[in-house]
Amino acid sequence: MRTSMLKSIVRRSSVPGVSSVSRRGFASGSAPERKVAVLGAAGGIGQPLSLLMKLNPLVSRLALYDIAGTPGVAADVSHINTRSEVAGFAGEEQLGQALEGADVVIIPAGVPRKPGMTRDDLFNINAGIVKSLCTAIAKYCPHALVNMISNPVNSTVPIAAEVFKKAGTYDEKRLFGVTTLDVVRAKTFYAGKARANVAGTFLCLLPEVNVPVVGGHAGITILPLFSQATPTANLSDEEIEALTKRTQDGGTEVVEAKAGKGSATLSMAYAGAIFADACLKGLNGVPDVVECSFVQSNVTELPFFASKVRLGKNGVEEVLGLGQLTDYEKKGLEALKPELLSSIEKGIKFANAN
Ligand SMILES: NC(=O)c1ccc[n+]([C@@H]2O[C@H](COP(=O)([O-])OP(=O)(O)OC[C@H]3O[C@@H](n4cnc5c(N)ncnc54)[C@H](O)[C@@H]3O)[C@@H](O)[C@H]2O)c1
Ligand SMILES: O=C(O)C[C@H](O)C(=O)O
Repeated sequence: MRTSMLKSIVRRSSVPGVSSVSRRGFASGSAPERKVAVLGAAGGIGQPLSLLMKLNPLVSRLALYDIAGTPGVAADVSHINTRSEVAGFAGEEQLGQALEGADVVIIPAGVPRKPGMTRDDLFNINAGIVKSLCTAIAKYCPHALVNMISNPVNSTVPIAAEVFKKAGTYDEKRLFGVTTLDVVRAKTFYAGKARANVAGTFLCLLPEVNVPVVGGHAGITILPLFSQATPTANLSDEEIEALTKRTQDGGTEVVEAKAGKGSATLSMAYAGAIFADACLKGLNGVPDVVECSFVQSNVTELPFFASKVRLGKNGVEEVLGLGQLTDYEKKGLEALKPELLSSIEKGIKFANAN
Protein backbone atom coordinates (compact mmCIF):
# COMPACT_ATOMS: atom_id res chain seq x y z
CA MET A 1 0.00 0.00 0.00
CA ARG A 2 2.72 2.46 1.06
CA THR A 3 4.95 1.52 -1.90
CA SER A 4 2.19 1.89 -4.46
CA MET A 5 1.19 5.25 -2.99
CA LEU A 6 4.79 6.41 -3.11
CA LYS A 7 5.19 5.27 -6.72
CA SER A 8 2.11 7.16 -7.76
CA ILE A 9 3.39 10.33 -6.08
CA VAL A 10 6.74 9.95 -7.76
CA ARG A 11 5.02 9.47 -11.12
CA ARG A 12 2.90 12.54 -10.49
CA SER A 13 5.89 14.68 -9.48
CA SER A 14 5.87 17.67 -11.80
CA VAL A 15 9.12 19.41 -10.91
CA PRO A 16 10.64 20.15 -14.33
CA GLY A 17 13.88 18.32 -14.96
CA VAL A 18 13.45 16.25 -11.83
CA SER A 19 10.75 13.74 -12.56
CA SER A 20 11.96 13.11 -16.10
CA VAL A 21 14.22 10.26 -15.07
CA SER A 22 11.36 8.09 -13.98
CA ARG A 23 9.74 8.92 -17.30
CA ARG A 24 12.95 8.00 -19.08
CA GLY A 25 13.22 4.50 -17.82
CA PHE A 26 13.89 4.15 -14.08
CA ALA A 27 10.79 3.23 -12.17
CA SER A 28 11.29 4.61 -8.67
CA GLY A 29 11.50 1.08 -7.32
CA SER A 30 14.38 0.12 -9.62
CA ALA A 31 16.53 3.24 -9.24
CA PRO A 32 19.71 2.48 -7.29
CA GLU A 33 20.20 3.72 -3.73
CA ARG A 34 21.69 7.21 -3.79
CA LYS A 35 22.59 9.45 -0.89
CA VAL A 36 22.63 13.22 -1.41
CA ALA A 37 24.03 15.60 1.22
CA VAL A 38 23.18 19.32 1.22
CA LEU A 39 25.67 21.48 3.17
CA GLY A 40 24.10 24.81 4.15
CA ALA A 41 20.66 23.20 4.10
CA ALA A 42 19.02 25.66 6.49
CA GLY A 43 19.81 28.68 4.29
CA GLY A 44 17.93 30.61 1.64
CA ILE A 45 18.99 28.20 -1.10
CA GLY A 46 19.41 25.20 1.17
CA GLN A 47 15.78 24.95 2.25
CA PRO A 48 14.05 25.01 -1.16
CA LEU A 49 16.86 22.87 -2.59
CA SER A 50 16.28 20.31 0.16
CA LEU A 51 12.60 20.32 -0.76
CA LEU A 52 13.36 19.75 -4.45
CA MET A 53 15.82 16.96 -3.68
CA LYS A 54 13.16 15.34 -1.49
CA LEU A 55 10.90 15.34 -4.57
CA ASN A 56 13.57 13.65 -6.69
CA PRO A 57 12.79 9.94 -7.08
CA LEU A 58 16.48 9.16 -7.66
CA VAL A 59 17.38 10.07 -4.09
CA SER A 60 17.03 7.36 -1.44
CA ARG A 61 18.77 9.19 1.46
CA LEU A 62 18.88 12.92 1.99
CA ALA A 63 21.29 14.35 4.58
CA LEU A 64 20.68 17.99 5.51
CA TYR A 65 23.64 19.68 7.20
CA ASP A 66 24.12 23.22 8.51
CA ILE A 67 25.78 24.85 11.48
CA ALA A 68 22.29 25.19 13.02
CA GLY A 69 18.62 24.84 12.15
CA THR A 70 18.71 21.58 10.22
CA PRO A 71 16.72 19.43 12.66
CA GLY A 72 13.70 21.63 11.94
CA VAL A 73 14.21 21.68 8.17
CA ALA A 74 14.72 17.91 8.14
CA ALA A 75 11.64 17.22 10.28
CA ASP A 76 9.56 19.42 7.97
CA VAL A 77 10.83 17.97 4.68
CA SER A 78 10.74 14.40 6.00
CA HIS A 79 6.94 14.48 6.21
CA ILE A 80 6.70 14.64 2.42
CA ASN A 81 5.70 11.18 1.23
CA THR A 82 8.36 10.57 -1.40
CA ARG A 83 11.10 7.95 -1.63
CA SER A 84 14.00 9.37 0.35
CA GLU A 85 14.69 9.09 4.04
CA VAL A 86 15.69 12.47 5.48
CA ALA A 87 18.07 13.19 8.34
CA GLY A 88 19.19 16.53 9.74
CA PHE A 89 22.70 17.18 11.06
CA ALA A 90 23.73 20.33 12.93
CA GLY A 91 27.18 21.44 14.02
CA GLU A 92 30.64 20.32 13.01
CA GLU A 93 30.57 17.23 15.18
CA GLN A 94 27.78 15.83 12.96
CA LEU A 95 29.33 16.74 9.61
CA GLY A 96 31.04 13.35 9.18
CA GLN A 97 27.78 11.50 9.69
CA ALA A 98 26.04 13.76 7.18
CA LEU A 99 28.69 13.03 4.57
CA GLU A 100 29.36 9.34 5.07
CA GLY A 101 28.20 7.32 2.04
CA ALA A 102 27.15 10.39 0.03
CA ASP A 103 27.10 9.99 -3.76
CA VAL A 104 26.47 13.69 -4.39
CA VAL A 105 27.31 16.60 -2.07
CA ILE A 106 25.70 19.96 -2.85
CA ILE A 107 27.29 23.02 -1.21
CA PRO A 108 25.20 26.19 -0.87
CA ALA A 109 26.91 27.13 2.45
CA GLY A 110 28.20 30.65 2.89
CA VAL A 111 27.18 34.29 2.87
CA PRO A 112 25.28 35.89 -0.02
CA ARG A 113 25.82 39.32 -1.60
CA LYS A 114 24.20 42.59 -0.61
CA PRO A 115 23.66 45.47 -3.09
CA GLY A 116 26.95 47.06 -4.16
CA MET A 117 29.01 43.91 -3.54
CA THR A 118 30.71 41.71 -6.12
CA ARG A 119 30.83 37.94 -5.70
CA ASP A 120 34.55 38.30 -5.00
CA ASP A 121 33.66 40.41 -1.92
CA LEU A 122 32.35 37.14 -0.41
CA PHE A 123 35.75 35.47 -0.77
CA ASN A 124 37.10 36.27 2.71
CA ILE A 125 34.24 34.47 4.48
CA ASN A 126 33.22 31.80 2.00
CA ALA A 127 36.73 30.60 1.11
CA GLY A 128 37.26 29.39 4.68
CA ILE A 129 33.81 27.75 4.86
CA VAL A 130 34.37 25.89 1.59
CA LYS A 131 37.85 24.84 2.61
CA SER A 132 36.68 23.27 5.86
CA LEU A 133 33.70 21.55 4.23
CA CYS A 134 35.90 20.12 1.47
CA THR A 135 38.42 18.88 4.04
CA ALA A 136 35.56 16.87 5.58
CA ILE A 137 34.40 15.63 2.17
CA ALA A 138 37.93 14.34 1.47
CA LYS A 139 37.77 12.44 4.74
CA TYR A 140 34.23 11.07 4.78
CA CYS A 141 33.09 10.72 1.15
CA PRO A 142 36.14 11.16 -1.11
CA HIS A 143 34.34 9.64 -4.12
CA ALA A 144 31.25 11.85 -4.02
CA LEU A 145 30.40 14.22 -6.85
CA VAL A 146 30.73 17.74 -5.42
CA ASN A 147 28.32 20.43 -6.70
CA MET A 148 29.76 23.79 -5.60
CA ILE A 149 27.21 26.60 -5.37
CA SER A 150 28.96 28.87 -2.80
CA ASN A 151 30.35 32.05 -4.29
CA PRO A 152 32.66 33.15 -5.71
CA VAL A 153 32.38 29.92 -7.72
CA ASN A 154 35.32 31.02 -9.91
CA SER A 155 37.50 30.73 -6.77
CA THR A 156 35.68 28.19 -4.56
CA VAL A 157 36.02 25.41 -7.14
CA PRO A 158 39.82 25.85 -7.37
CA ILE A 159 39.94 25.95 -3.54
CA ALA A 160 38.08 22.62 -3.41
CA ALA A 161 40.45 21.12 -6.00
CA GLU A 162 43.51 22.15 -3.96
CA VAL A 163 42.03 20.78 -0.72
CA PHE A 164 41.31 17.45 -2.43
CA LYS A 165 44.81 17.39 -4.00
CA LYS A 166 46.40 17.90 -0.58
CA ALA A 167 44.26 15.10 0.85
CA GLY A 168 45.21 12.84 -2.08
CA THR A 169 41.59 12.42 -3.15
CA TYR A 170 41.31 14.83 -6.08
CA ASP A 171 39.49 13.49 -9.10
CA GLU A 172 38.79 16.23 -11.62
CA LYS A 173 35.83 14.25 -12.91
CA ARG A 174 34.00 14.69 -9.61
CA LEU A 175 34.22 18.43 -8.95
CA PHE A 176 31.66 20.83 -10.46
CA GLY A 177 30.99 24.53 -10.13
CA VAL A 178 27.23 24.94 -10.52
CA THR A 179 26.60 27.46 -13.31
CA THR A 180 23.14 26.12 -14.17
CA LEU A 181 21.45 29.32 -13.01
CA ASP A 182 23.21 31.21 -15.80
CA VAL A 183 21.79 28.71 -18.29
CA VAL A 184 18.33 28.92 -16.71
CA ARG A 185 18.42 32.72 -17.00
CA ALA A 186 19.76 32.70 -20.56
CA LYS A 187 16.98 30.30 -21.57
CA THR A 188 14.29 32.44 -19.93
CA PHE A 189 15.51 35.73 -21.38
CA TYR A 190 16.12 34.21 -24.84
CA ALA A 191 12.70 32.54 -24.94
CA GLY A 192 11.09 35.88 -24.15
CA LYS A 193 12.84 37.58 -27.08
CA ALA A 194 12.69 34.67 -29.52
CA ARG A 195 9.05 33.85 -28.65
CA ALA A 196 10.03 30.28 -28.08
CA ASN A 197 8.78 27.71 -25.60
CA VAL A 198 10.83 28.36 -22.45
CA ALA A 199 10.74 24.76 -21.21
CA GLY A 200 9.68 21.53 -22.91
CA THR A 201 6.31 20.12 -21.92
CA PHE A 202 4.53 17.06 -23.17
CA LEU A 203 1.70 19.11 -24.58
CA CYS A 204 3.71 21.72 -26.45
CA LEU A 205 5.05 20.84 -29.88
CA LEU A 206 7.52 23.73 -29.95
CA PRO A 207 11.11 22.68 -29.23
CA GLU A 208 12.52 23.54 -25.81
CA VAL A 209 14.89 26.48 -25.66
CA ASN A 210 18.55 25.69 -25.10
CA VAL A 211 21.43 28.11 -24.61
CA PRO A 212 24.97 27.09 -23.69
CA VAL A 213 26.68 29.42 -21.21
CA VAL A 214 30.46 29.17 -20.90
CA GLY A 215 33.35 30.81 -19.01
CA GLY A 216 32.75 31.30 -15.30
CA HIS A 217 30.14 32.56 -12.86
CA ALA A 218 30.63 36.30 -12.25
CA GLY A 219 29.91 39.34 -14.41
CA ILE A 220 31.69 39.29 -17.76
CA THR A 221 33.07 35.80 -17.09
CA ILE A 222 29.51 34.56 -17.75
CA LEU A 223 29.40 34.15 -21.53
CA PRO A 224 26.09 32.98 -23.02
CA LEU A 225 26.46 31.67 -26.57
CA PHE A 226 23.23 32.92 -28.12
CA SER A 227 24.56 32.09 -31.61
CA GLN A 228 24.19 28.43 -30.58
CA ALA A 229 20.77 28.86 -28.97
CA THR A 230 17.97 26.64 -30.16
CA PRO A 231 15.46 27.09 -31.63
CA THR A 232 17.21 29.67 -33.81
CA ALA A 233 15.81 33.19 -33.93
CA ASN A 234 16.65 36.15 -36.06
CA LEU A 235 17.84 38.57 -33.37
CA SER A 236 19.70 41.81 -34.07
CA ASP A 237 23.19 42.49 -32.71
CA GLU A 238 21.64 44.94 -30.24
CA GLU A 239 19.20 42.31 -29.00
CA ILE A 240 22.01 39.75 -28.56
CA GLU A 241 24.08 42.31 -26.69
CA ALA A 242 21.17 43.17 -24.38
CA LEU A 243 20.46 39.47 -23.72
CA THR A 244 24.12 38.84 -22.98
CA LYS A 245 24.31 41.75 -20.54
CA ARG A 246 21.08 40.74 -18.80
CA THR A 247 22.36 37.18 -18.34
CA GLN A 248 25.68 38.47 -16.98
CA ASP A 249 23.87 40.82 -14.59
CA GLY A 250 21.08 38.39 -13.63
CA GLY A 251 22.49 37.82 -10.15
CA THR A 252 22.86 41.54 -9.50
CA GLU A 253 19.30 42.14 -10.74
CA VAL A 254 18.04 39.82 -7.97
CA VAL A 255 20.43 41.19 -5.31
CA GLU A 256 19.18 44.72 -6.00
CA ALA A 257 15.53 43.69 -6.04
CA LYS A 258 15.97 41.92 -2.69
CA ALA A 259 17.50 45.16 -1.36
CA GLY A 260 19.80 43.73 1.30
CA LYS A 261 17.89 40.51 1.97
CA GLY A 262 20.28 38.29 0.02
CA SER A 263 20.63 36.97 -3.51
CA ALA A 264 18.85 34.45 -5.73
CA THR A 265 17.58 31.53 -3.65
CA LEU A 266 14.49 30.07 -5.33
CA SER A 267 15.77 30.13 -8.91
CA MET A 268 19.11 28.86 -7.59
CA ALA A 269 17.43 25.99 -5.76
CA TYR A 270 15.67 25.10 -9.02
CA ALA A 271 18.96 25.30 -10.95
CA GLY A 272 20.82 23.32 -8.26
CA ALA A 273 18.15 20.63 -8.34
CA ILE A 274 18.43 20.33 -12.12
CA PHE A 275 22.20 19.98 -11.93
CA ALA A 276 22.14 17.45 -9.07
CA ASP A 277 19.51 15.47 -10.97
CA ALA A 278 21.81 15.43 -14.01
CA CYS A 279 24.66 14.14 -11.82
CA LEU A 280 22.44 11.38 -10.44
CA LYS A 281 21.25 10.41 -13.92
CA GLY A 282 24.88 10.22 -15.05
CA LEU A 283 25.84 8.05 -12.06
CA ASN A 284 22.90 5.78 -12.87
CA GLY A 285 24.08 5.32 -16.46
CA VAL A 286 21.43 7.38 -18.23
CA PRO A 287 23.00 8.23 -21.62
CA ASP A 288 23.49 11.69 -23.12
CA VAL A 289 23.20 13.76 -19.97
CA VAL A 290 24.78 17.10 -20.85
CA GLU A 291 24.83 20.25 -18.71
CA CYS A 292 27.10 23.31 -18.58
CA SER A 293 29.40 23.36 -15.56
CA PHE A 294 32.61 25.01 -14.33
CA VAL A 295 35.13 22.16 -14.29
CA GLN A 296 38.81 21.41 -14.77
CA SER A 297 39.21 21.96 -18.47
CA ASN A 298 41.47 21.99 -21.53
CA VAL A 299 38.96 23.87 -23.64
CA THR A 300 40.97 27.09 -23.23
CA GLU A 301 44.35 27.79 -21.64
CA LEU A 302 42.62 28.37 -18.28
CA PRO A 303 42.75 25.46 -15.80
CA PHE A 304 39.02 25.71 -15.00
CA PHE A 305 36.31 26.76 -17.40
CA ALA A 306 32.56 26.32 -17.76
CA SER A 307 31.31 24.60 -20.88
CA LYS A 308 29.00 21.75 -21.81
CA VAL A 309 29.94 18.59 -19.94
CA ARG A 310 28.74 15.05 -20.59
CA LEU A 311 27.95 13.33 -17.28
CA GLY A 312 28.40 9.64 -16.67
CA LYS A 313 28.97 6.92 -14.10
CA ASN A 314 32.18 8.57 -12.84
CA GLY A 315 31.08 12.18 -13.08
CA VAL A 316 32.55 14.12 -16.01
CA GLU A 317 32.70 11.79 -18.99
CA GLU A 318 33.63 14.43 -21.54
CA VAL A 319 34.23 18.17 -21.48
CA LEU A 320 32.76 19.44 -24.72
CA GLY A 321 34.35 22.21 -26.77
CA LEU A 322 32.98 25.68 -27.46
CA GLY A 323 31.83 25.12 -31.04
CA GLN A 324 31.72 27.93 -33.58
CA LEU A 325 31.74 31.40 -31.97
CA THR A 326 30.70 34.72 -33.52
CA ASP A 327 33.13 37.64 -33.45
CA TYR A 328 31.09 39.14 -30.58
CA GLU A 329 31.42 35.92 -28.57
CA LYS A 330 35.15 35.61 -29.43
CA LYS A 331 35.66 39.12 -28.08
CA GLY A 332 33.72 38.22 -24.93
CA LEU A 333 35.84 35.10 -24.50
CA GLU A 334 39.12 37.00 -24.70
CA ALA A 335 37.78 39.73 -22.38
CA LEU A 336 36.79 37.29 -19.63
CA LYS A 337 40.06 35.37 -19.46
CA PRO A 338 42.17 37.76 -17.29
CA GLU A 339 39.44 38.13 -14.64
CA LEU A 340 38.64 34.42 -14.59
CA LEU A 341 42.31 33.46 -14.35
CA SER A 342 42.89 35.87 -11.49
CA SER A 343 39.89 34.45 -9.54
CA ILE A 344 41.16 30.91 -10.12
CA GLU A 345 44.66 31.85 -8.97
CA LYS A 346 43.27 33.62 -5.90
CA GLY A 347 41.50 30.40 -4.88
CA ILE A 348 44.59 28.25 -5.44
CA LYS A 349 46.77 30.68 -3.48
CA PHE A 350 44.32 30.78 -0.57
CA ALA A 351 44.06 26.99 -0.35
CA ASN A 352 47.83 26.58 -0.30
CA ALA A 353 48.58 29.43 2.10
CA ASN A 354 46.16 28.47 4.85
N1 LIG B 1 26.33 29.35 -7.99
C1 LIG B 1 25.30 30.15 -8.10
O1 LIG B 1 24.75 30.34 -9.19
C2 LIG B 1 24.72 30.83 -6.88
C3 LIG B 1 23.43 31.39 -6.94
C4 LIG B 1 22.92 31.99 -5.79
C5 LIG B 1 23.68 32.05 -4.61
N2 LIG B 1 24.91 31.50 -4.61
C6 LIG B 1 25.74 31.50 -3.38
O2 LIG B 1 25.24 30.51 -2.48
C7 LIG B 1 25.64 30.85 -1.15
C8 LIG B 1 24.47 30.70 -0.19
O3 LIG B 1 23.46 31.61 -0.49
P1 LIG B 1 22.12 31.69 0.41
O4 LIG B 1 21.27 32.74 -0.18
O5 LIG B 1 21.58 30.34 0.61
O6 LIG B 1 22.72 32.22 1.80
P2 LIG B 1 22.09 32.06 3.26
O7 LIG B 1 22.84 32.96 4.15
O8 LIG B 1 20.61 32.22 3.19
O9 LIG B 1 22.39 30.55 3.62
C9 LIG B 1 23.68 30.07 3.79
C10 LIG B 1 23.66 28.96 4.79
O10 LIG B 1 25.00 28.48 4.93
C11 LIG B 1 25.15 28.13 6.28
N3 LIG B 1 26.56 28.01 6.65
C12 LIG B 1 27.45 28.97 6.95
N4 LIG B 1 28.63 28.42 7.29
C13 LIG B 1 28.47 27.08 7.18
C14 LIG B 1 29.31 25.97 7.40
N5 LIG B 1 30.57 26.12 7.79
N6 LIG B 1 28.80 24.74 7.19
C15 LIG B 1 27.53 24.58 6.79
N7 LIG B 1 26.69 25.59 6.57
C16 LIG B 1 27.15 26.82 6.76
C17 LIG B 1 24.41 29.21 7.05
O11 LIG B 1 24.13 28.80 8.38
C18 LIG B 1 23.19 29.39 6.19
O12 LIG B 1 22.13 28.56 6.62
C19 LIG B 1 26.19 32.27 -1.24
O13 LIG B 1 27.58 32.22 -1.26
C20 LIG B 1 25.68 32.78 -2.57
O14 LIG B 1 26.48 33.79 -3.13
C21 LIG B 1 25.44 30.90 -5.70
O1 LIG C 1 24.51 37.08 -7.71
C1 LIG C 1 24.81 36.47 -6.69
O2 LIG C 1 25.52 36.95 -5.81
C2 LIG C 1 24.26 35.09 -6.48
C3 LIG C 1 24.44 34.19 -7.65
O3 LIG C 1 25.77 34.05 -8.04
C4 LIG C 1 23.56 34.53 -8.82
O4 LIG C 1 24.04 34.50 -9.96
O5 LIG C 1 22.36 34.80 -8.60
